[in-house]
Amino acid sequence: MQAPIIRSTIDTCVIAFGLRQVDDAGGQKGSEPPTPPDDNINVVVRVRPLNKRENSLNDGMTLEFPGNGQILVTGLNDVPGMKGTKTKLFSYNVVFEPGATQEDVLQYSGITRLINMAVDGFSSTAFCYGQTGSGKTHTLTGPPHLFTGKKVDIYSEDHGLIFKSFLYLFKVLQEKKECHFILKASFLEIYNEKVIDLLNPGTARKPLAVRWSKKSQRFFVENLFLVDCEELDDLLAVLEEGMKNRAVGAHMMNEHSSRSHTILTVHITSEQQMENGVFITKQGKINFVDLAGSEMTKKTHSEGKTLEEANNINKSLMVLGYCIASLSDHKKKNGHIPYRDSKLTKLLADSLAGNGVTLMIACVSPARSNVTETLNTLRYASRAKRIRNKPIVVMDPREALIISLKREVAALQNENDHLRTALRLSADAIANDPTLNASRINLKTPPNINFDRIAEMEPSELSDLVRHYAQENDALRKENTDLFLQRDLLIRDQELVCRENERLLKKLEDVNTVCVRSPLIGARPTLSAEALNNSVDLDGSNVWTNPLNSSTGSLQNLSGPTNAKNPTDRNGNVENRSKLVESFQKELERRQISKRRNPPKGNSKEKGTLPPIRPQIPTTENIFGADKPEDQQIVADRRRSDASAANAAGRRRQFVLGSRLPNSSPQNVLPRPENINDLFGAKEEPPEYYNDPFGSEISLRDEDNQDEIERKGSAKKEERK
Ligand SMILES: Nc1ncnc2c1ncn2[C@@H]1O[C@H](COP(=O)(O)OP(=O)(O)OP(=O)(O)O)[C@@H](O)[C@H]1O
Repeated sequence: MQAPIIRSTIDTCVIAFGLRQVDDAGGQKGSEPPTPPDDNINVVVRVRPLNKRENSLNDGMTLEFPGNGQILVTGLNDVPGMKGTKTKLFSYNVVFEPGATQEDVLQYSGITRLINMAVDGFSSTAFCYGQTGSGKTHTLTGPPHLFTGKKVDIYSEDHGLIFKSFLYLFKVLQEKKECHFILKASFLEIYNEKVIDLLNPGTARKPLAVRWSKKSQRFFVENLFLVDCEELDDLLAVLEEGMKNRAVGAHMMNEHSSRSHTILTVHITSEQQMENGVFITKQGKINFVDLAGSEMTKKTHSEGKTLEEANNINKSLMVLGYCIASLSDHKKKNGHIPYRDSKLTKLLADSLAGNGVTLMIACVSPARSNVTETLNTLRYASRAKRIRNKPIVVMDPREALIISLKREVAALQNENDHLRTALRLSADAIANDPTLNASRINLKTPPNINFDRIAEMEPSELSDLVRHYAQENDALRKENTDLFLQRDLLIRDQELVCRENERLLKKLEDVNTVCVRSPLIGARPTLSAEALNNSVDLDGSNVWTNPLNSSTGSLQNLSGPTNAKNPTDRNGNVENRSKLVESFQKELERRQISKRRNPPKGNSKEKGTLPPIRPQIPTTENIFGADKPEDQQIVADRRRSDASAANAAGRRRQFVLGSRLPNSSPQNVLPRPENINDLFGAKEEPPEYYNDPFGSEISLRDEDNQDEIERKGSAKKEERK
């Protein structure tokens, strides 16, 4: 059942990379295509095949491989704390199944990316983690027999990741012809919490001190041998020498068990000449870490020296576990991480949560008898996957400063040139401009730097150099500010000119309008005049129409055809308005009378309510509210008095309430009643009086109509009687 799933995984690999043929026979080689690089720790899992002992004991497989970087742990019933859980699924970047070769691991684990990054100046780390006998050393360096003989067989397919990475590294270096590389390597082991130099162990295996470097902000091993490696052979010699010197022991689970953690580091210094002649030096490195395996001392039957080793191994791995757990927890990440609790975590601190890129290869046994340890390793790996690093290129701080200053100078120069072009200032103009020259007075080009000499330069010489660049920077910044100021001034001037332009245009328009109106000058339409014409409401659509009477509601209907272009009327409807107001006043008059006759009943609030504008369809008599003879008398009197009042006022005011009431029903067409003056159509002069809603007459202007008032007064008195 399993084989087809695994084969399909291999197919995916082959299609994606086209690197190898499908292995129909074995089938168990599968791996997933590498995921695109990100800042997380890249975690892959390698499952070794069942070994001879496990096969002889008929120890079955506890792992299944559903594909897509997933791994399924079965048979969990025997695991403490997992009762009731049958299976557990984990997913990683890549899962190497038991059939995967050493070459597969090189190709698909992402180690090649780490090497490329190390060449580019990053700090990278690949470490193997897992229980004892799970295949960590095999993955990193290959089977033990490779280094036990007199001569290492360099053509062996079994070589591990370190050997294959060296080959790949030299290939990359050869391709980068524009750079000059210096390689140095160190190899150490941490045995029983002591750091031993595997390239110079000495007969006494004297331990080295681990110290904190303020400069590089990381731990380092004091007096560690750094071997120059000009050739690939030199690197291979380092690996061989270290493998021979490392502490190895035998126990029940592994005949060649590593009793220490080992760290092989290749330091890569690259020098590259840039276009502007500046040399850039980057310092990258790659660490290969082979951790000793965690072991249950009961299972390994450890005692004496092996037991002490096992305890130390387990202790340092436990601290590593704490660090990984804290780093993967977002809440704890910024808190205390116990790096200092073991030599191993001190030296791995930078790889786990620093500025490097890290690859974790979790090695597991597929045997059912190891299910607890396998589960623990997979859990660790899952946690490590959540850790995020911030990779940075390591450079000499002095060079970095000079380079950044140079870059800033170049950027400022560019910006200034651009500004000058934008301002259209010629070189002559700049030379003649005292303000610009003043800002350039301090501009002195710093002397050329010989980067080869930087290491030998005196501190005073270096500080002079930095000062020069800083000065140039300051001067350029000042010039930059001046240019910006000038640009702002020009923009402001331009704005003023624009505004003046607009003002003049408007003036021209006004003149044009006047010209159009003048009878002496032929009419010439202007844009604004057209706009004005368009705004004239010829069809009365701007006039509010009472919807109750919409059939007769247009102003046009009320007043008949009007000449909208009448020069005395801006809106072309004075006549309309006078008629409108007249009808409005008639309506008010009618209500006044009817109200007097039938005063509103009910509470005061009701009294204050205006009667509806739309009247009842009136008869000739009740238009005036005078259907009784006595009322008709009153109306007749009122008519007379109104007429004489209008005459007495000399028709100075057009609208006097009560004059000329029509015999037909009023047109309920009203202008939009925005204010009282608009309502009466006389903005300049208010009407003389109007009837307030409560029936009292209020005089507004009557100094020249005293008689009229008196007459009204007496008429009122009569009315009351
Ligand atoms: N993928 C593999 N293919 C074939 N053999 C393997 C594989 N992985 C491990 N082995 C074999 O299993 C044995 C134990 O492997 P190895 O020594 O690498 O384990 P280890 O995890 O390094 O153990 P320790 O922590 O005790 O050092 C070795 O003989 C090794 O050759």
